Amino acid sequence: MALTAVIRVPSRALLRPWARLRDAALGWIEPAGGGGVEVSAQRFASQKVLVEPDPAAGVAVMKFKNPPVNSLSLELLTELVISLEKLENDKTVRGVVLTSDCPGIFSAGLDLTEMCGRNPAHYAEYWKAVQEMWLRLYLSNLVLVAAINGASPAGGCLIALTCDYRVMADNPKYCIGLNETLLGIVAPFWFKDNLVNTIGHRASERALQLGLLFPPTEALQVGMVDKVVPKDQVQSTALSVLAQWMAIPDHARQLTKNMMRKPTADRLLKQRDADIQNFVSFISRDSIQKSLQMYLEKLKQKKG
Ligand SMILES: CCCCCCCCCCCCC/C=C/C(=O)SCCNC(=O)CCNC(=O)[C@H](O)C(C)(C)COP(=O)(O)OP(=O)(O)OC[C@H]1O[C@@H](n2cnc3c(N)ncnc32)[C@H](O)[C@@H]1OP(=O)(O)O
Repeated sequence: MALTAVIRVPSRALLRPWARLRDAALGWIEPAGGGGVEVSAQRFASQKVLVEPDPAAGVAVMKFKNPPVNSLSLELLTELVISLEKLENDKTVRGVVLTSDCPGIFSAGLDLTEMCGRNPAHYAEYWKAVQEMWLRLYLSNLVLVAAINGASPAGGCLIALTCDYRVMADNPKYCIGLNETLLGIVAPFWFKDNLVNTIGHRASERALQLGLLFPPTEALQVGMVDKVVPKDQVQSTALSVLAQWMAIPDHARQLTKNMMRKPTADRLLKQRDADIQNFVSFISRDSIQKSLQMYLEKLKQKKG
């Protein structure tokens, strides 16, 4: 539904796109004449995340739409968090399927252009948004099922790992994993914790050190995904799984999910600022910037 009302947001919120979108979504709206800056709410309508609700079934399908590869730009991350928050607050929705609108790609992971050649303030803002996305997804009260309909490296894999269940398309070209070491970078401890909680310590150690990207059948074997099905059945299978999980009373399932996940999330929550500082100083190193630039160049040359 298109929003057309004129709203007022505090002018300080216009300093950064992340703050601007978040403030609008959280309703930080001053009354008319409150000294804010007039903007149209239409600007906050989601462009990069499509949400298709099915109130009768109590579910929604959330599709990432950031062509060509669904890289997790600041804008996409912001919209994802806002869309999730809306769904969390919608009493008619109890479960969500996360999938992609880009053919053959679930998500290419964090947007390398957000981590290359920018200034420390930008890196800090970007990393805060990445943290926020992970915390919101990982601790969501909703049942989340990933319908992995394409390649899912690094940050793409992380999104899938936050879900309660993962269904992947049976195409050997689609790979999933935390491949950070291949880029000369290191998966942060909370990426690692999420992986360890999913596939265990030994398998994670091997996968992380080698930056392994698993094709679907291997991902199933190692426990990174729960089901592999033909591509045209990924979304319908995810919806069936969602219905099974939703047969459990919400309060019991939610308390159980929280009991399982809170200690892992708390590790980051206790040191969010330090984690941002670590990221900024790590990513700002000349050697890391060089590695990322070379990796991006390689991706571009692949075509030519
Ligand atoms: C002392 C220790 C301290 C530790 C402290 C730790 C701090 C933390 C450290 C940092 C942690 C960072 C964690 C990072 C997580 C990530 O997610 S990094 C991103 C990783 N992603 C990838 O490696 C995937 C790269 N992409 C691909 O492999 C392929 O693109 C694809 C997804 C398989 C799709 O292939 P194809 O369909 O053939 O498309 P392409 O032609 O390759 O790409 C199309 C255009 O898209 C651009 N692109 C691709 N991926 C990205 C990306 N991730 N970000 C930005 N842009 C991307 C690609 O360059 C092409 O661009 P054009 O040529 O301009 O069209």
